[in-house]
This record gives sequence, structure tokens and C-alpha cells, in this order.
Amino acid sequence: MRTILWENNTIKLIDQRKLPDTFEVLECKNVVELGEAIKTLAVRGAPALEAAGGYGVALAAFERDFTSVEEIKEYIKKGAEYLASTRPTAVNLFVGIERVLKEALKGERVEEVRELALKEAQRIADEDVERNRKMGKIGAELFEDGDSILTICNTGSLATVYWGTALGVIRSAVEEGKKIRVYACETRPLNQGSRLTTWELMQDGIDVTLITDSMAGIVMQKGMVNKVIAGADRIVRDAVFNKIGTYTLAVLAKHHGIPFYIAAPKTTFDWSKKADDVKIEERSREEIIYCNVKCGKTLMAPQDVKVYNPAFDPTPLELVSAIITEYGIIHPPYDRNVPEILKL
Ligand SMILES: CSC[C@H]1O[C@H](OP(=O)(O)O)[C@H](O)[C@@H]1O
Repeated sequence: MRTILWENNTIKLIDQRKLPDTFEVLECKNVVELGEAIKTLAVRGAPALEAAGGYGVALAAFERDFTSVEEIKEYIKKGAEYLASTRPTAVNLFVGIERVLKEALKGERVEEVRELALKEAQRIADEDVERNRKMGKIGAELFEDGDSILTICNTGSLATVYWGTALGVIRSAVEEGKKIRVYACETRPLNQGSRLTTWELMQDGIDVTLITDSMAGIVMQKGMVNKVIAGADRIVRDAVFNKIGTYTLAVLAKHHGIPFYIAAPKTTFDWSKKADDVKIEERSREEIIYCNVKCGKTLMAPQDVKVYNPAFDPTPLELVSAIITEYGIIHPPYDRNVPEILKL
């Protein structure tokens, strides 16, 4: 099943908050419900957010009746604005929203606005599946039979419409017959690694070992991994923004002489910006003082302790060995090769 899809004028998505022990499909009948799903990470991951943003604008066009084309256009603009306020760091969310809104606003009748919005949202979703497959095949050439790969967060089908970015590369390498072992960081505080990545890889029969984030150093020090791969939420001229803890892996990999790869589609690049221009999402204190997203209100710290909870960190591009995209593998110097390969 795709992570997110459109059925009977409703968005259906795998509710990732419930995994790994419960597989449930969440239905969003309006933009507010979808916004809540994005904010609470029922749907998450940069490319999945791109599709969610696009489908969300289409949902606004279908969620009620309209008496004029002006009315529906005003309404979907407001819906787009609300969706854009849900999470600030993954540039893909804005790409999806803006792409569908631009197409929909060309409509001259209510029905045409709806049709244009839905067609464009569907195109985004279909393109994501195709580009992930392409990226997987391209990136697989960097991996050999017997590799042991460390990864963080979840960058598989659940972070996209299907197949994945960094995990998609691993899937493609395995599909080519290469024997790959994966070490997955649990990825506190929301445990996308322990809840989602291990679940996905075990579904595929791919050898995966779960470690805590603090064990990343020792697995490199003991030579238990020989490559690192991660996803991205926004790639700017001097840094890659990805799940909190990615920067730590990049520094450790540099120290241990281990290649550190990023896998991301072209829409994750925000090449006109630099790290200082990017807003890093800060999430609630409850995500840290309580056990985690699954075991509710079990206190793991004093109720009133101060908390700092950034959801992403910037990894300087000089720590990145190569960036895998659907247009090819981009090696340094990035200031020359990114615009050239991605035709930015
Ligand atoms: C395929 S890139 C997914 C990217 O998004 C994740 O963040 P979140 O789970 O908060 O949406 C993480 O940064 C992954 O690398």
C-alpha cells in the first residue's frame, strides 16, 4: 500500500503513530484533519509531506460546496496557508502545496479547479514513486555485497509515497542481490528508527540491528559499519537539514574515515538558501519528558525540567561524501556539481 493516497475525495494514509504494533489507515476528510496528521507525524518524511501538501490543497477544493470559482479559489488559498504552517523545515511540504495551488488557480470553473488540483496532486505522488525507484538504482552502485550500513530516522516507503530515499537505495541494492546489513539508530525522541525503519526492513527480510543513538560511535569504532546513509528534509548551499542526530553521525563518520551519503530527490534542494535562512522545527517538551510517542505519560524526567527539542540539525556539506538523487550521484564540489546535475 502507498503511504498516502486519494480515495472517494478523502486522503487515506498509514497512521505512523501506531506502528510497529498496530497497522491502521487514517482517513482525512478535510484540511484541518490532514494538518493534525502532519503535526503529529501520522504522516511524515519530506517526500511524503510533499505528496500530503499537494493532496491537502486538493482536499480543500473538495471538502465543501462552492457557489463561484472565486469562492473556491479563496478557500484553497486559505487551506494552502494552513498546511504550510504545520511544519517548517522540510521544503518538500511547500513544494507540494505551491505546485498544486498554482495549477488549481488556472481553473475557470469550480469543477475545473477541483480537477486540476487533484490531477496535479496525483502527479506528485506518482512522480515520487518513480523518482525513488530511479534514485534507488543509481545509489545502489555505491554499495557492495557485504556492506554494513548505519542509518538514522526513517527514510523508507513510510517517509515517501513508496520505496523510500536512503532506505530505497538499500532496498535497490538488496534487490540487485547484494547482501546488506543495516544498523538502525532508534532516533529519539519519536523513534522513527526503532518503530518504523526496523519494521520496514524486517517486512522485507533485510538484516537489521537496532541500536540507541548513543551507540553510533562504538559501532563505527569497532568497525561494525562501513558506510552511513541518511535522508534529508532540506539541502541548502552549505548544509543538509535532516533528523536530529544526523550531524553527529556525519562528524563520527569523518573521524572514522567512513563514507557518509545523503539520498534525496531534487525537490529537497533549496539551493538559493543557506543554513542560517532555515527554520529548524522545535517540538513539544512532552516528547522528551515522557517515555515516547507510544507509551504515553510515563515520566522520564522531572515534570518541570527545561527541555530543548529541535527536530532537525544542519550537517555542513563538507562532511557529506556524496548526495544521491534521481538525476545522478552528486560528488563535491557541490557548489558546481549540484546546479549542473540538477539543472538548478
Ligand atoms: C525521506 S527523507 C525523511 C526525513 O524526514 C524525517 O523527519 P520526520 O520524521 O520528522 O518527518 C527525517 O528527517 C528523514 O530523514
